[in-house]
Amino acid sequence: MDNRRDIWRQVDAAKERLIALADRVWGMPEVCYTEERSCAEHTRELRDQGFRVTENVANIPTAVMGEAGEGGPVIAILGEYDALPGLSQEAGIAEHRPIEEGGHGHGCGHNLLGSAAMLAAVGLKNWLAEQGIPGRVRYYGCPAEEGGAAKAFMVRDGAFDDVDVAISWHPNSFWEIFPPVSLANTRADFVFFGRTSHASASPHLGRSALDAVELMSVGVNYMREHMPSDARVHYAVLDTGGIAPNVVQSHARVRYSIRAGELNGMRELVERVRKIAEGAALMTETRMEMKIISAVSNLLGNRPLEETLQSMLEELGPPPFDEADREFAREIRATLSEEDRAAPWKVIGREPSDAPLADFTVPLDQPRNLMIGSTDVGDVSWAVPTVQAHAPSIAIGTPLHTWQVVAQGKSAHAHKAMVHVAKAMAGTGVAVLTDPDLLARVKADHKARTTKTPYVSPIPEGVQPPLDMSRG
Ligand SMILES: Nc1ccc(C(=O)N[C@@H](CCC(=O)O)C(=O)O)cc1
Repeated sequence: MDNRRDIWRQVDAAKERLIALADRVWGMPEVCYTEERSCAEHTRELRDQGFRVTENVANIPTAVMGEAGEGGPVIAILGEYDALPGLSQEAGIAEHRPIEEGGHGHGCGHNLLGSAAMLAAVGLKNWLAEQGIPGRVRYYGCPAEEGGAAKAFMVRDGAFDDVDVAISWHPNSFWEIFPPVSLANTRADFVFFGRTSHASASPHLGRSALDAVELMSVGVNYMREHMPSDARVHYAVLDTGGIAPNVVQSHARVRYSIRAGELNGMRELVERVRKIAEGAALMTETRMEMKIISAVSNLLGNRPLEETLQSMLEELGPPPFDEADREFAREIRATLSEEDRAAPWKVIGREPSDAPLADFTVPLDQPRNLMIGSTDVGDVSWAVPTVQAHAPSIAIGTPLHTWQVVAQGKSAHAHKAMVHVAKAMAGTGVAVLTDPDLLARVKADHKARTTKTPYVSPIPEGVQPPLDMSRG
């Protein structure tokens, strides 16, 4: 029995519908927790494909789960479908042309992420049915990756309690394992309350909440020198207190993102930022309220799973791009800076080439100079053994969160990357389902990493999914 060829055939057999799903979701970009239409599309597809569907996972209206198969180990394939604000862009062209000024766009490729994950799940479901062996596959449609930490809330709610292995991927420049390194991240709002007054006639009676936001920023900037070098702190002012300079601002709100290499370091940093906010309130005689919006953990690796996924990547090789794909990718690259084009090569420590699309497989133990963000897959990786791939749905060097990602989101090369990575994910699922020894090693690896530091949710008790976070 050649398991790999069988599962890859199943993925190919299902690809057209899932490519169509990716394109539909591209056309309805919805940001954190507002993904009603995208989630409805995923839910309908799960039903049409014959999955048993659970909606409203963890009381999140835009989270969905579909399961197939009976008994055996449970393989979870994680998908996403949230878009980003301000990145509206037409598809298939290499110039910046928004469809809707200020509109949303799939600037992180999650239209592909979700559909490829479901394609892998469909392939596994049909493979299980064909083989008639025990085993279950689940597709998790996870909203709000871009700051909403939906997976961390889903983990807290027990959605992954009986899962054996979780598999996912993310669009990127190269064909490789997603290096299991990311920053723990807490998003918190600091709201200041002051007192309005005539800023000229009675300034002494006013207490400015906006001043407090500014002083907090100064304090945080002084803290920067004295925090670990991998930590990150950034902010967005959500409420400046009004548009009139002659009215002392009685209210102001700033949202901070506070990141560190692991949870304890992050918690310490959150505490320090809170003290700075209190200091700013003290200085300005305003009142401060702190509200945690969401939080995610850093990623945990799993060596046996990474080796298994890597063997799939190597056997498949990079996606079968053709000259037309490369031509469009070259046009996109012409809109990028030299530095952008070189960036992914810097990460893997190699000399930049002119290749417009990935044409090799990055070795598993490639030394990397990582530039690190955060992801809510981190929490899943603490709860259950998790592995992710990077697949090249974008021209080499395309930075994420740009119009260039949106422009490539329905292209032939993106579709090829999507189908290819679905094969790698589904193949990894088959390996786990058919090799009890592998599953035992995967579990032992996870246990070894979590015994000394067991998982504690980074979300403080009582904090609920910030379903209204996109409404400002
Ligand atoms: N493969 C990727 C995974 C996540 C991201 C990303 O941009 N994540 C957001 C989400 C942050 C979060 O979940 O806390 C970030 O880092 O700001 C980018 C590439």
